Parts: sequence; structure tokens; C-alpha cells
Amino acid sequence: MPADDRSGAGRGGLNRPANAADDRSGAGRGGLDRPARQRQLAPGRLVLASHNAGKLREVAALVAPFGMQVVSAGELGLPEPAETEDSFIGNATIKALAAARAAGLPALADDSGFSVASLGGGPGVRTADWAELPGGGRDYAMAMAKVAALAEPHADRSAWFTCALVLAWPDGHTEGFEGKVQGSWVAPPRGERGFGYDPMFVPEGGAETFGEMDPAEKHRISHRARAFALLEAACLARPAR
Ligand SMILES: O=P(O)(O)OP(=O)(O)OP(=O)(O)OC[C@H]1O[C@@H](n2cnc3c(O)ncnc32)[C@H](O)[C@@H]1O
Ligand SMILES: [Mg+2]
Repeated sequence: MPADDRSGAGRGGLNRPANAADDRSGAGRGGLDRPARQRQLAPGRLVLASHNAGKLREVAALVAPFGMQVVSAGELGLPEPAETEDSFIGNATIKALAAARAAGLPALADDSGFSVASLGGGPGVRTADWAELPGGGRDYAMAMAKVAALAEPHADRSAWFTCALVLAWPDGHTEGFEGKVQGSWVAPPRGERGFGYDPMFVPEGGAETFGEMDPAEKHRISHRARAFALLEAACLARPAR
């Protein structure tokens, strides 16, 4: 283990628990068990290491108040690395490190997914794979129908989204954060807003799906917002006004 890694989170490590927030623990509460020293992200250029347009929109909006100049992996022509880990943090680390090393810039990656309790947490880390078409491309209506068909016989409708955000620097340092939002799955899917599996998820205490909800409301309570709140508390400073 590297000398600077005593905190247990300094490398956002594969197979290591990241800083986590969910709707029970309270996002951005400034975690009591948070290690004292995490690398700060200096103002400047930041690669958003995702090829998913919906995520890019949401992550760019989260980063916007911090005065970073963001550029996406797609704009830089960076390839999509294979997501071979079995955890969200592990796969976000692969994506962030690949982009940071290729671009020579700090990079922020998101690995996320939809989990259904009665499916043992699936599709989970394999959420994108369930939407893959044999000939290439993705069909989320098909993926949502598959989830609903498998989960339908079970009385337990609980579901959740998870988002891991990993910041990586070209020297190989990483910082990882995880957020969750609990709720339930519904079928048929409802709403044209959002992306991916949003139309089949109703957050706890709500009535609308993420696909029906005002994007600003999703943004306030989502798994991505919760992960970002932890990242902000640990690694970002708002520019002085
Ligand atoms: O890997 P990158 O390039 O970032 O893009 P991706 O779409 O492949 O992203 P993931 O590998 O992290 O797979 C995440 C899957 O979970 C879905 N997903 C993640 N966050 C979501 C959200 O907020 N709302 C709906 N679906 C979401 C998303 O559509 C993908 O199918
Ligand atoms: Mg992916």
C-alpha cells in the first residue's frame, strides 16, 4: 500500500469501500468517518469520462458552479474502456484513470446502475448490459421490460439507483464517492424525461417516476447528486465571488 494511502480512501481503490451516502445516512453530511486528507481538485480543465449523454448532462450541471472547464471523453476521441470490475467504484475507477492518463488531465467518471431487491440487487453493475442489443446499440424500453418481467412475481417492489463518482489524476491518484437513492420500481414505464431506467423508478415518498419529474427535482435527490455532494465536500472549493 502506498505511503500516502493510510486513509483507506485515498485511491478510491478497487474493492475498497468508498465514501458513501444514501437517503438514510443523509447526503453531504460531511461523513464522520471521512478521512482527513483528500486531494483537492484545482480549478482548470476536467475530463468528464462518460459516453452517456444523459449522465454527461447531469454531471456537467453538478460541476458547473465550480468554474472548471469541462470536456467530455467523446469530444477528446477517447475510447470506452472495458468495465471489468464487479463494483461501481471499481468500474468508475477504470474509466476515470483511463481518461486521466490518456488526456493528461484530471478526469471524473460515473459508474451507476439500477437495482431491484427481488432480483438480488440486479441488474446493478450490469445495468447497461441489460440494454445492449445483439447488433450494437441499446434499447432501454427492452431492458425495463426485462426487469419488470423478472421482478413482477415478487411482492417486494423495492429498488434503488447507485452512482459511484471517481476523480482520477494523470499520476494515478483517485478519490471515490458513492450515493444511493431508495424507492420502488413501476411498470409500465412512465415519463419522457431523464434517461435510461428513469421511467421505471419512483423515489421513496414520491409519486412521480424520475422520467416524469422536473429534472431539477431529480437533480436534488438523485444518487448522482448524493455522490457529488460527498465529492464536493472532500475535493472541491467553490470559487470566491
Ligand atoms: O460508462 P459510461 O460511458 O459512463 O456510460 P454508460 O451508459 O455505459 O454507463 P454505465 O456503464 O455506468 O451504466 C449505467 C447504466 O445505468 C443507467 N443509469 C445510470 N444512472 C441513471 C439514472 O440517473 N437514470 C436512469 N438510468 C441510469 C444508464 O442508463 C446505464 O444503462
Ligand atoms: Mg458504461
